[in-house]
Amino acid sequence: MPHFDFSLPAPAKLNLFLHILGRRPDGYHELQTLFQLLDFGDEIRFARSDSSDIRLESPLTDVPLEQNLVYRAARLLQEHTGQKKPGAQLQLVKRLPAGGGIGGGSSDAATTLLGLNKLWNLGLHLDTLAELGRQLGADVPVFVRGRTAWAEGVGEQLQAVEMPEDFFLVLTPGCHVSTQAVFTDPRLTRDTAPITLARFHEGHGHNDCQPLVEDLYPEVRETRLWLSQYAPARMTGTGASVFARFDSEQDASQVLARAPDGLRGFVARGVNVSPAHLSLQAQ
Ligand SMILES: C[C@@](CO)(OP(=O)(O)O)[C@H](O)COP(=O)(O)OP(=O)(O)OC[C@H]1O[C@@H](n2ccc(N)nc2=O)[C@H](O)[C@@H]1O
Ligand SMILES: Nc1ncnc2c1ncn2[C@@H]1O[C@H](COP(=O)(O)OP(=O)(O)O)[C@@H](O)[C@H]1O
Repeated sequence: MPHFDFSLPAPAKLNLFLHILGRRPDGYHELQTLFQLLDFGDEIRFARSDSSDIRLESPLTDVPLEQNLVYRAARLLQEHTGQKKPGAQLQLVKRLPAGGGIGGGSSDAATTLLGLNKLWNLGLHLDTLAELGRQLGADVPVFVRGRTAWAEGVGEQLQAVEMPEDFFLVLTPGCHVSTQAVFTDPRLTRDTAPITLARFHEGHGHNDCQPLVEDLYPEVRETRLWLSQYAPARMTGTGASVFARFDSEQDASQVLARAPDGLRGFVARGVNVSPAHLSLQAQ
């Protein structure tokens, strides 16, 4: 058991709404979304290494090392630093379902960039880390910047937004939704008109991916309809998770306790500042 120098959270996110405005020539989609950060997620432990290797202990046995976003983020940062190539020993503690639309892999990548920036004393600016993160995935920059945010472009144009720090119940049915498959499906709605933040606060907004994903995976619809008995429920990202907002942790936990067998779920508080950033500031 290696000794770790420090550990950092890799929080989940919800897309409180997700509108697809159009498709760019490179195949990526212009979108509008509100990324709500949560105070629950994975954790990454960091230790210095004498060799230049990146060693990763991960419970994701079906994700090869070279494809793990923690490893890819570490290698990208190592390449960015140029000549001197320090290594690291990393351990991923996984709590978020992979491919659940709650950004687990993307958040792991962002926390790796933030943590190695500290471990290696690189002093890189968040702008640089966010740009590196963008190369790993459209969702990575919001976790690097660490603020609940309104997002446009492919998700990289971010504007921090203060939201009430309510509780959310997140339920994940046992199906794996491929983000790429959703975005390449001809049935996806891609022409939603842009809205303003003010309109969102008035209650407007939906998830354009939800009808398609619910047709492809009936268990997503069943899960959302079950949760809708208790509070307005919506799918996050490209699925498969669905969520609802509650006034108290107790209300959310009581609904979770009644969830049908086979559903994974957790209750978390929506937060305006990422637990990863709070932890970095406190260290
Ligand atoms: C749409 C969102 C909303 O949060 O879905 P979730 O992944 O969270 O479910 C994300 O922005 C996804 O971000 P991320 O999962 O990092 O996407 P990437 O790895 O960059 O891209 C996966 C695939 O999704 C498509 N893609 C992704 C983002 C985007 N704005 N347009 C796209 O068309 C691309 O076809 C790409 O091949
Ligand atoms: N550290 C990681 N955690 C989760 N998934 C990872 C990781 N590294 C690579 N992946 C791959 O990325 C895919 C998407 O993961 P994730 O970001 O959790 O989903 P989503 O974008 O739907 O929230 C997974 O199916 C998995 O194959």
